[in-house]
Order: sequence, then C-alpha cells, then structure tokens
Amino acid sequence: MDKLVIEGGKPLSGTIVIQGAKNAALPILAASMLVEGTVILDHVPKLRDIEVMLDILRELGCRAEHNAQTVVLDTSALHSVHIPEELMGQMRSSIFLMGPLLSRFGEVQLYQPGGCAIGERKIDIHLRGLKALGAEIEEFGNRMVCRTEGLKGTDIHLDFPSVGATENLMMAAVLAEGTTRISNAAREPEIQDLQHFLNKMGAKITGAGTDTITIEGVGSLAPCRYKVIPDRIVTGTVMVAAAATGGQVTLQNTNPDHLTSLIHVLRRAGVQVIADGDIIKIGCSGRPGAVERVVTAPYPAFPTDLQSQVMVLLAISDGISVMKETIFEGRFKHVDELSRMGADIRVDYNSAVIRGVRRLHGTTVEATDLRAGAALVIAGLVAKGKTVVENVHHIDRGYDQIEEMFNQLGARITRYAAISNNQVISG
Ligand SMILES: CC(=O)N[C@H]1[C@@H](OP(=O)(O)OP(=O)(O)OC[C@H]2O[C@@H](n3ccc(=O)[nH]c3=O)[C@H](O)[C@@H]2O)O[C@H](CO)[C@@H](O)[C@@H]1O
Ligand SMILES: C=C(OP(=O)(O)O)C(=O)O
Repeated sequence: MDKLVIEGGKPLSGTIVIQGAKNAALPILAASMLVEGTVILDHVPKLRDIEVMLDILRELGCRAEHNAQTVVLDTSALHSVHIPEELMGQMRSSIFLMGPLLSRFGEVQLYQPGGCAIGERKIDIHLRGLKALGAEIEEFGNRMVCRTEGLKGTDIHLDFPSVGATENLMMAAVLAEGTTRISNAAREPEIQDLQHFLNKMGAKITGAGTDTITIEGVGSLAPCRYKVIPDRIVTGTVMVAAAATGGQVTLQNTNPDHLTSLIHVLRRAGVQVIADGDIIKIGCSGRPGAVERVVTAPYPAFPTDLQSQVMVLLAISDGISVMKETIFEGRFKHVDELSRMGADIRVDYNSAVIRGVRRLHGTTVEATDLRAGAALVIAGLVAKGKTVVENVHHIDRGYDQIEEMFNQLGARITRYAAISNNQVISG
C-alpha cells in the first residue's frame, strides 16, 4: 500500500483550484444509465471511486472514457444488469446503480455494497423505497435480485434523510409511471446537482434542496452534457489545512454557500474566511481558538465528512472543544492516531472532548478511512518533524493526488508507492 511522508511545520500559502465533487459525480454517473446515447460529464475528478464506477459501467456494456476531467459515456450497447460482486464490494456508491437499472431495464442483480468502515451503513431505506415503487427484491445472503413489471410513482417517507437513498429513489422514480413524492428527503447540495442533471436530460423533478422532492415520471430522457459542482469536502479539507498550519490560501472553483456551517465553525475559532463569488480566502495567524461544541448532522448542519479534519484544528487550539458525531458510529478512528501524534482527545460514546495542545509531533500513523486519512495528512502538515501516513488508498478514493494538491501550496509531501512485498519506490 502507498504511504505519504510529510515534513511538517510549514504554513500553506498560494492559490488552488478545487476538483469536482466525488459525491455528486458518482450518482450522476449512475443516473446516466437511465438514458440511451452519449452523455458527457465535465469536472469529474480522477479518483479511485470514479474508476471503480467506470469499471462497473464498462462491465454492463457502457463505453466509458475519462480524459482530463471529462467523462464520455456511450450507453447504447448496455447489455447486462448484473454488477460483479468484486466491484460492488469496493465502494458504497455501487448501490446507486440499483434505482436506474431497475427503472430502465426492469431488473438488476447486485450485492451488498462495500466502502469505508465508518459504521454499519445499512441499505434498508433504499430497499423500502424501491419496494414502495413496485420493486420485488429477493435476497440470497449477500446477493440481491430485483425485478419489476414497471415502477409506479407513490409517496415515500424516509425514516432518516439518507443521502444515498434519496438519490437512488429519485433516479428510480424518473421513468416511473405517475408522480413520486419523497418526504424527509436529504437536502445535500449533491442532491440538487443530481436534480439539475436529470432535469437537463428531460426529467421533471422539483424540490431538491428541501425536505420534499417531487418527481413526475416521464417516458424517456435525452442525453446531455453536464458540469459537476465543486467538491465541498475537498474545499473544506484545504480550508482547515490552511487554517491549522497558520497559512494564507485562496481557493478557486468553490461554492461558499455549501460550506456555511464550516465557515461558521472556522470563524468561531478565529480563522479569517472571506467568501467572494466562487472564491474563498483563508487566513490564520496565531493559535486557533477552541470551539465549544460542533455537532455533525444532515445538511445544512455540520458535515460528518469534515469532522475528522476539523478535529485536527481543534486539537491544536487554545482551550477545550467538544465534537459530537451523530451520523456514523465508527467515525472516530483517527482519534487514536492523532493521540499518538500528541493530541489530547477523549472519546465518550459519540462525543470527543478535545483539549488543545500547543503542537503535534510526527510519527507513523494509519489512514483507516477516507476522511480520517485526510485528517492525518493535515496533522502531518501541522506537526513538528516527519509524519508517515500509511494506507493511502483510502485517501485516493476521494482526493485527486492529495500530495500534489498540498505541495502546490508549499507543503512537503512525498508518496512512496509499494510495488511488492517490502520493496518501495519513490512516487
Ligand atoms: C457517495 C456519498 O454521497 N457519500 C456520502 C453519503 O453517504 P450515504 O448516502 O451512504 O449516507 P446516508 O445519508 O445514507 O447515511 C446516513 C446514516 O443513515 C444510515 N442509513 C442509510 C441508508 C439506509 O438505507 N439505512 C441506514 O440506516 C447510515 O448507516 C448512516 O448512519 O452521505 C453521508 C452523510 O452525509 C456522507 O458521509 C457520505 O460521504
Ligand atoms: C464516506 C464517504 O464516502 P462514501 O459514502 O462513498 O463511503 C466520504 O466521502 O467521506
């Protein structure tokens, strides 16, 4: 597995352009299977999860190319509705194909999705919603066979505003007969992006961004070209890294409206944040202040995907902060690693009490999941001395070469690519 070696202690400075959003691109790639013809998607980041999604689409018979930041999909030769177990297990987002394939072909065979070990991550809300639309789902252990004689619009209330279930059901309902209303829907910006994309292809969806989404079924869709929104979590990761290193950074291709809760937390910590159009400027001099209480919750509240990164800032702040995680029960795995770098953090059930220390020190740490890994890279940038972050493949799921992203801002990070057994070469 690749590792990153970080020489810490240098403030980040300069300008950076933010990549397109992984969590918007993945459902949009799946939604493209609803249409016959050529779909062109711009600003799709080069990430491990995107590669896996494209591999799945190729298995289904779709032609898929990803050059620079543009993906070209030709869905006219789709011939399979069977997603291979090995690919299905590589990420959570493989589940996004359930709604579109079922809707277009009346059948899909797939397996339980994989993904980061951050919690149990059931799919019961997806399955209940699809059954309400008229799907018959048989489960054989890990394997699921879903069939329908034709989906029919209905009212669906989600027990929890699940992002993935909201998206899956929107995609399933687009070609269903009649009108579907999803209440207690998730409101994340990526759901609005999916609505914009589907409507551009001729769908009739309103309400994304609110807790009630209405989908009027249409007979067919027409292919289109679409640009994916900026990645708010990558934006937030760079903002936190800039602040934690006491740097001055300008971020381009951002949407500050998607980051209101983070901006609020950073300002409470004494970080200077200036938002102007699609540009965010971050400046921080001196030690950040503690933030009494940060609670993760569905959008527009503070995002769970930025919890670990912000914890690094709080770990070196002046005072005591509390971070409460309400979305995923297994999302404090970075705490042990940060503690080994000198942080003072105590976890009690779903809350972490963080007593700020003056500095962290470099050591060897392990990325246990995507955002935990990003947090350890920030910790390495802040720390005195050398930090080695292992298991970088988790980070590669969501950041397009994180070392290059930070090195553009003056960081000193080297990737070592493992090639076999104990042999390593510099990347
Ligand atoms: C590709 C993508 O967009 N991933 C994001 C998406 O994940 P994802 O769509 O998986 O997250 P959900 O909103 O569905 O999950 C939130 C909570 O609901 C639970 N749940 C979900 C579905 C279900 O059928 N049953 C159930 O119990 C999950 O275990 C979790 O505790 O939203 C999360 C919450 O903002 C983010 O952290 C992920 O980065
Ligand atoms: C948890 C994440 O992604 P996924 O839902 O794809 O596992 C994430 O992006 O932080």
